[in-house]
Amino acid sequence: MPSQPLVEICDLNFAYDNRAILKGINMSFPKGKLIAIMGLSGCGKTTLLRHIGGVLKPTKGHVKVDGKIIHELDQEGLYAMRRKMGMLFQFGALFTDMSVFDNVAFQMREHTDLPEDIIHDLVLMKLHAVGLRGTHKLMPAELSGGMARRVALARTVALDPMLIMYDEPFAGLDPISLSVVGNLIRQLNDALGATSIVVTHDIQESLKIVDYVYFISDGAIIAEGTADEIRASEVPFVRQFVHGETDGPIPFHYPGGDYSQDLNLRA
Ligand SMILES: Nc1ncnc2c1ncn2[C@@H]1O[C@H](COP(=O)(O)OP(=O)(O)OP(=O)(O)O)[C@@H](O)[C@H]1O
Repeated sequence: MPSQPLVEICDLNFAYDNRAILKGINMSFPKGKLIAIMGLSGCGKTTLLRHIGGVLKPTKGHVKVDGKIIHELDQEGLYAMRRKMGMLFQFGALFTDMSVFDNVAFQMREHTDLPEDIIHDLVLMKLHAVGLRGTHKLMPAELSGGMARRVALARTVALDPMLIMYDEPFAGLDPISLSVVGNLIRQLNDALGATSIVVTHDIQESLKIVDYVYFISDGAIIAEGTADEIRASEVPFVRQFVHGETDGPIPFHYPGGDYSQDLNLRA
């Protein structure tokens, strides 16, 4: 990966109490790229994003964003850094008691001194970018799930972030919305000249749009590469993931006692 990294993760370790969640993660996110972090539920993906956002502090190692070690920033520095980050949380819930317009305007009003007429134009531009300018007067309850997710994308990029993080942006979407959202993630990244990280377990959609993929299992990187490299990977876990095989390193059967004995016990 040739260009200068915006985010560098160096020997990142993290534990909740004594339970190790991240175990020596090294990653590099070059400027302008779209990178996916994939793995099964509970492998530590969200925990990783929370370190980049400075919500959690590493047990060991560090995360550097734009040349600064995140956990060494003071409150003011962290606040300034977070203003340059956009985050789409899992399910990207909108404020239900605010119109689409006000949802997208929220961060602009909170974090800038921009006059209302400028905010008005910026909000419409962001909504236009996700194809939903016509919805600005609607309430979230009047949107389909796919439209709501697109409004959430517009809200995420409201302040033109240099780094955009998406936590499960495809969850719960129908196949068409999924593809629309995937393409928008790519387009928004490129139009803003941003760097984007997509945390997901939706491999097929991600492989269509990303530049690079990291695979995490049990808190460690087990494979990485371009979409083509991942598709061709011979790592058994990755193969099982990419080809949707029901059995492999991730067993179909939850560990149990001897089957015949279990049946006899019931008889
Ligand atoms: N506040 C917490 N206290 C203790 N353990 C936690 C806490 N938050 C998460 N964990 C545990 O840390 C592990 C990693 O969680 P994380 O949310 O990072 O996984 P994930 O890969 O993002 O999963 P998912 O795809 O389900 O969101 C899980 O086993 C989870 O149970």
